[in-house]
Formats: sequence, C-alpha cells, structure tokens
Amino acid sequence: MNSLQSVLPTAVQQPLHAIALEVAPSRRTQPLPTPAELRQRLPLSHELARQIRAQREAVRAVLDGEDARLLVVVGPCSIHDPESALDYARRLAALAPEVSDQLLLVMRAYVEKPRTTVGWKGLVYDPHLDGSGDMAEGLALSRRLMLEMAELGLPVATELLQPLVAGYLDDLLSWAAIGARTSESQIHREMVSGLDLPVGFKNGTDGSLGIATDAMRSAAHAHQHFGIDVQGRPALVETAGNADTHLVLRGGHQGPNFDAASVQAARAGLEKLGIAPRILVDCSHANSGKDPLRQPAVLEDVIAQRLAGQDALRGVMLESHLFDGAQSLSCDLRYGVSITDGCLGWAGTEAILREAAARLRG
Ligand SMILES: O=C[C@H](O)[C@H](O)COP(=O)(O)O
Ligand SMILES: C=C(OP(=O)(O)O)C(=O)O
Repeated sequence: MNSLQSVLPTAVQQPLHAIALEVAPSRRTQPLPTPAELRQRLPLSHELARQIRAQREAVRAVLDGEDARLLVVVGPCSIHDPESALDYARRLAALAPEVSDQLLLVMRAYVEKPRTTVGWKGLVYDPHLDGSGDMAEGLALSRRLMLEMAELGLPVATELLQPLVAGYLDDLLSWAAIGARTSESQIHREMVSGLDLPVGFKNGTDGSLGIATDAMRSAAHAHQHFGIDVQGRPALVETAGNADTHLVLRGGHQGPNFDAASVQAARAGLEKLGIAPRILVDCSHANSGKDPLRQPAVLEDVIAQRLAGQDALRGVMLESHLFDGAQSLSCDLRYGVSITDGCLGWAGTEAILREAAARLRG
C-alpha cells in the first residue's frame, strides 16, 4: 500500500489507476490524530473546564471595562522547551495573586510561529527542533503543556495560526491572538467567528489598523465556512460570530504605535466604526523596535496613559522568558532563552509587573 492509500477511507481504496486522483509529486501526506482522539487522550476535566470558563469571563470583563484591571498577556515569544516553559509558568502563577488586585496575568503559550519567510515554526510543527516535523507529537506536547499551565491556575493564551490546529487546543484557551501576518485573512476571521473566547486582532506589519478593524467586523458576523469536525472529517462549519474581539497595537514598519496620540487615533477610529474601543498594546515587536529590553519603557508609557485617563487601554502583551535575549537554534541551547524573538528575562518581568501594579494602585 502506498502512502496516499494509507490515509484514504476504505471506500476509496481502489487501485489508483482506477480513480481520477491526481497527487502532486511535490506533496506527501501522513495521517495525524483527529482532534477528538487527542482530546480523549489528554482530556480536560470538568473542574478545569469550569475554571477556563470563569477565566474567559474574567478576561471579557477586563476587556469590556467592567473590571478595571489591566490584562497582561506575558510569556515566551515561543515555547521550544516544555521544561523551561513550565518553570516560567510556575513563577507566573506564584506572582499572579500578588498583583491580582490590578493585573490579570495570562500565560502567553505560543506553540505556532508565523514566519516572515522561513524559520522554525513552533512546537506544534517541530517539537524535536531538528526539522523532523513530528506534528503528532507537537500537538500532544502542546496540549499537555497547556493543560499543565491551566492546572497551575493560569489562564492560557496563544496565537492561532493554522485553523486546523485550533480544534486540538481551543478548549484550553482563555485568550487568543490573530497575528499581524494573518489579520487580513478571511479564513482566520471565519475561524474567530466560531471561537467562544476573547480574541485580539493585531494591526498589520505595515502598521495599518484597517485590516484589524475589518477583521473585528467580519469575525463579529455569522459565517459558513470549510473546516473539519472533531472527528477530522471535512465539514461545513456554521459559526455564530464573536463579540469579544479587540485591537492589538504592535507597531509597524513606520515605527511604534503605543504612544498617546496613536492610541487616541486608534480609539477614535474604532468609535467611528461603532466598535467598542478595547485596545491592547503589544510592548514587543515594532513597538519595542524588536529590542526586548525596551518593553519596560513601553509598559511604563501605557501605565502613564491609563493613569491620565485613557480607558480604551485594557491590556498589554510582553514577550518574556526566564532569561533576557534570544539565541539561534543549535544543538547547544541555553536553558530559558528564546529561540525566536528576544525576550525580557524573568527578573526584569517580575519587577516591572510589580511596579505597574504599584503605580496603578497609587
Ligand atoms: O514574534 C515572532 C516574530 O516576530 C514572528 O514570528 C516573525 O518572525 P520572523 O520575522 O523572524 O520570521
Ligand atoms: C508573531 C507575533 O506577533 P506579530 O503577529 O505582531 O508579529 C507574536 O506575537 O509572536
């Protein structure tokens, strides 16, 4: 049996010359577990499901302004080593109660990475970091890790990049992002319209807010789209629309957009479109000029704007790992250092979060 026959349902397992199936010579397929199989193997308990429902409500309340705290999505640019990610999560879980009167901390658990051209695409795609592309293991490892983070009491956030992957993980999430490279994609907007969790759309890499506001309007609508069901079968998916989307300012090719004038302009743009002004500032990426050590200054500015009355600012995102900086992917990796974008180390992160909470209290 050849590789194509092995993935076909029995009904179409006829000799290949008898059916009109064209297989591109540049494409091979291998079966993966279905979302239902993985969810059964790594189930979400009733208790954790209840916790995640409550955490989604808590995130919604902050985004809606019913809860005056600041949402903080914080964690590694990407997770490449489950051990250091859990080490980080334990530290974050220990800090959370200390600042919870002012900050709602959410663990950034990014397991898929959008690349400008090519590069390592994340734990889901290549968990062994060697190009072997063991995606079955990547899905299982990512789900296990998110379950463990949830068990620590942390709300979990990720970027949803490949819509097929969402079905394996979305029950574990309290917040998700659609990245700068995919906010304009109809397929991602359709996916978000069927997610029962708050989702931030980032502005484009060129700095344009229009694609994110269009995305919010599209995702708020009901859609019918192509997808798969939990059994992995092709399916017509009908979605109800997601009212819990918001704008994430991440800067663009022209520079940052976290300053007071840019935030006010973004707010006015949302209001003009009749969209509730809910804004998150990504302190990293083009807002920090990709220098992770500039994130504290961005956070400080956002806190100052909040204190000056800019109440459209509902949250921030920080790229942070155990240690400052980044390293290239090699066989001799330093523990707790990002292998994608540079991160602020834990010591600095903990200090600025405590300081932000103190300033907001004051
Ligand atoms: O956050 C991560 C990166 O900015 C994003 O994945 C793009 O990375 P790249 O430009 O290095 O491919
Ligand atoms: C890729 C990311 O961000 P952006 O889409 O803003 O580049 C990210 O947050 O990891």
